[in-house]
Amino acid sequence: MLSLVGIKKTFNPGSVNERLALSGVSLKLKPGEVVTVIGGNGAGKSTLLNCIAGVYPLDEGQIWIEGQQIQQLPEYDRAPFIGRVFQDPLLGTAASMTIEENLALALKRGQRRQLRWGIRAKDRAFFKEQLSKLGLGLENRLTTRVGLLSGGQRQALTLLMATLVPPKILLLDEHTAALDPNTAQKVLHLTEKLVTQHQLTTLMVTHNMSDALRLGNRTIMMHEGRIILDLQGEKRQNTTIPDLLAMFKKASGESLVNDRMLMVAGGN
Ligand SMILES: Nc1ncnc2c1ncn2[C@@H]1O[C@H](COP(=O)(O)OP(=O)(O)OP(=O)(O)O)[C@@H](O)[C@H]1O
Repeated sequence: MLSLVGIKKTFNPGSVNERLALSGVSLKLKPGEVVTVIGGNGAGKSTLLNCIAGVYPLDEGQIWIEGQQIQQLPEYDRAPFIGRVFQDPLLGTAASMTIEENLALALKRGQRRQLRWGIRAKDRAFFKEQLSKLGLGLENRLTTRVGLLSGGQRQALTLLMATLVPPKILLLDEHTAALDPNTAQKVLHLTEKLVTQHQLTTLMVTHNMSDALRLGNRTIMMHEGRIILDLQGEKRQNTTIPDLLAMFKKASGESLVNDRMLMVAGGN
């Protein structure tokens, strides 16, 4: 399904701001595989997702999706088969547009923009049905501007938009990190529901170690632009958070440091 071969990325090469972000990442995901991604600050997690989505060109390596090599495609040409949800609830939706207008845009993902587009009654009925599954009452607010929604409601809507036309790959980049714990759990629950319903091949970056082990069927750990641990199957099932921290230390020679992870340890 998704295959990454020797991906390398350095920002600002040759300058004082040179940053090695990915130093040869290879990874193969089977169809429907849900992989959680953890690692310390600056490990390269977001860059990995950004490179798959086409935000940054690669220095070296290949990206394959369903047998098609895509690393040469610009971001907009990858959009038809990649769904994304970011940490910031403001990024995935257009605040000045209504809920139904946002969903109509999501429904046209990957199609060439037309000068005129309207929302058909059939589409509206489909949006209502999909929104009602979120359990947030948004199905009765189709003409509400998205800017009036809470962060959690916006993130739920973004998830729905990212999966409305099921993508070949779903990329989630700490998509619950900016939400309060209660709302974060609701959005995570919704994520599981949508991923299972559409059997989506998913890469999910999280700072929450317990979510990383609980969700999906595989966990990879990154450090200094490399994958240093790849846990799946029975071994993953028997792994606890202290085990994970010990594995990280053994593989990297360092303790795992991530600002947001410390927040979780502090009881948030
Ligand atoms: N657009 C950019 N320009 C320059 N350097 C960048 C850029 N994006 C990321 N970097 C650098 O690349 C490295 C990897 O960053 P990245 O954001 O991928 O890490 P991360 O694992 O997502 O970290 P965090 O958990 O702190 O968000 C870091 O050294 C970072 O400073």
